[in-house]
Amino acid sequence: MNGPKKEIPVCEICQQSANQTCGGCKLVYYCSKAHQKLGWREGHKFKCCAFKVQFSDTYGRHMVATRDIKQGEMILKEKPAIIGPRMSTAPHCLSCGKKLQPMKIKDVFDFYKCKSCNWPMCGPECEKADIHKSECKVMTDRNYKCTIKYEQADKAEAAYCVIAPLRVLLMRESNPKQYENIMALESHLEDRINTPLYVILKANLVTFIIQVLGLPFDEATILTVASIYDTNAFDVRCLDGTKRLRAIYVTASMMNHSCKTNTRHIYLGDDYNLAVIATVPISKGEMITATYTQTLLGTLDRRKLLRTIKCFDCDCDRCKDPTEFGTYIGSIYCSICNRPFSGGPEKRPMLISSNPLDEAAPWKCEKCDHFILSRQMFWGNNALSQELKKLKKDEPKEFEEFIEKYSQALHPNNHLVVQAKLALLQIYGNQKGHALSELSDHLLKRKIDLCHDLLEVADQLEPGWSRFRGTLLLDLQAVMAVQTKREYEAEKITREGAQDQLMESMTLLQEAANILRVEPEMRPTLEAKIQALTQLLESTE
Ligand SMILES: C[S@@+](CC[C@H](N)C(=O)[O-])C[C@H]1O[C@@H](n2cnc3c(N)ncnc32)[C@H](O)[C@@H]1O
Repeated sequence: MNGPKKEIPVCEICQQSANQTCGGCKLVYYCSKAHQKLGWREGHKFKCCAFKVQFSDTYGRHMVATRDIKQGEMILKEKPAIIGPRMSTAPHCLSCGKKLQPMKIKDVFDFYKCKSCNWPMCGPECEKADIHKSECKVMTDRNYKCTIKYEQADKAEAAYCVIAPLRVLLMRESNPKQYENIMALESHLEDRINTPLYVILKANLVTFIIQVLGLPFDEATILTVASIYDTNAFDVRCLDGTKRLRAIYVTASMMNHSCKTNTRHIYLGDDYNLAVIATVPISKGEMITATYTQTLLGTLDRRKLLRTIKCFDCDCDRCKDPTEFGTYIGSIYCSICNRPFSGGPEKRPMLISSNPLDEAAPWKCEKCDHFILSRQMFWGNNALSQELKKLKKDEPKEFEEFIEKYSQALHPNNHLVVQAKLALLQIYGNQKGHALSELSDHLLKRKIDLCHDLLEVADQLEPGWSRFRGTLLLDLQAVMAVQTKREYEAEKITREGAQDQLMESMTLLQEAANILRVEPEMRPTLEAKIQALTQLLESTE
């Protein structure tokens, strides 16, 4: 199987291979009981388990820090209680989760199929994996054969909606304790039951479990499981984009949402262990949060998404602030005040929501009496999002033109402009034909400006050691180093000047490495980048 490998744990005390974890935090390993006791006495008792779960009427159960937590500290590491494909997805292997490619079988393209239940899989090894055994058996016992076949690339198959709930239901027999843990999570079934999706699930999933498979579950239990999955599942992806799954982590499910979160999470190894890492220092008593939505959306879109997918109305500090911490990421310029306006973009009055916690509230100018209805904001956002989606991902000109075209309406931090800038960063310096060495001096500068613009947004909305900041710093140091090299070779700067600039790149790279090295897959890239920059520095000595 490709992809990240299992971590090899070592004992905290002797650094030899270890297979016992601390029973409290499950974060540190020991080779023996004796070393576990020693570790406890030597100070682990002060570091163990940084959180507890509390309850409040407003937030339900939520995680709170029991001591001060340092930036970058791993707060929790947890195995998935259940992992499965997304509800509707292009075919992915039911065992390893990898996206499947068709192959030519007797002159037709189709996927490899499990010989017993006919679900698309990677091959014989995945077909026999433990994770697929029980579901395969119940389907085979009832002579059920999956009917998915290759028709066109990336065709989403709704049939996948049965797999994750079936896996949970089968745990009632195979792992009753874990089944109870999952069933104790919040479901919000009452909010979802009449939605179009659940009407379909009632017809498909419930029929499949009760009638096709003949399993002894009632409709309410089956739909509750589906709803628990929707409320609590994490979207699991691997870095190279070949795997995409949804998993429930029982303890991590206790993290409530914030639109300016204080953690990030990563997935470790083939087992998809979840690690939650503090992106900023967290004080004792503070809520430990995750973000359930994209931070780079405006309040109108974020709150709508949270209501739809997680059934609650967010009232965090960011949602309450009509300027979203001064970023104006959801705002547009006032069309009355800005006709024509002589000041720079930062001085132009903006339209901001008159009550961000009410999606129907009008959007008013910060300066004049002009206002527009919130549905006009929704329509505008929607129309421009559609336009942005249609742009070719390898055509920087299209994104540059989009930014230019709407520069009179959209603030440079507006989320649509931010999306366009992110797309440009993916192209400049990364895509074929746009490698850093191939970029003109002008485009190198453009890339540097884009990094700075987005770092400013990151500082406000994903502060601290977020992945967003880490990858932006990685991009920025690389482009700055190439620019310095060019300037030095063209004798535009002195040796000392070049060294100062390269040291600045090194500082950025070291911060990026501090943020990203927790991800095992990033380590070789980071080491290679540090080595390359060190060599460049030495070559200017
Ligand atoms: C993954 S669960 C988190 C644990 C949950 N609070 C519980 O008691 O089981 C997600 C649910 O928690 C609640 N929740 C999470 N973040 C919230 C927030 N910032 N404000 C209000 N409710 C929130 C919502 O009901 C949401 O659907």
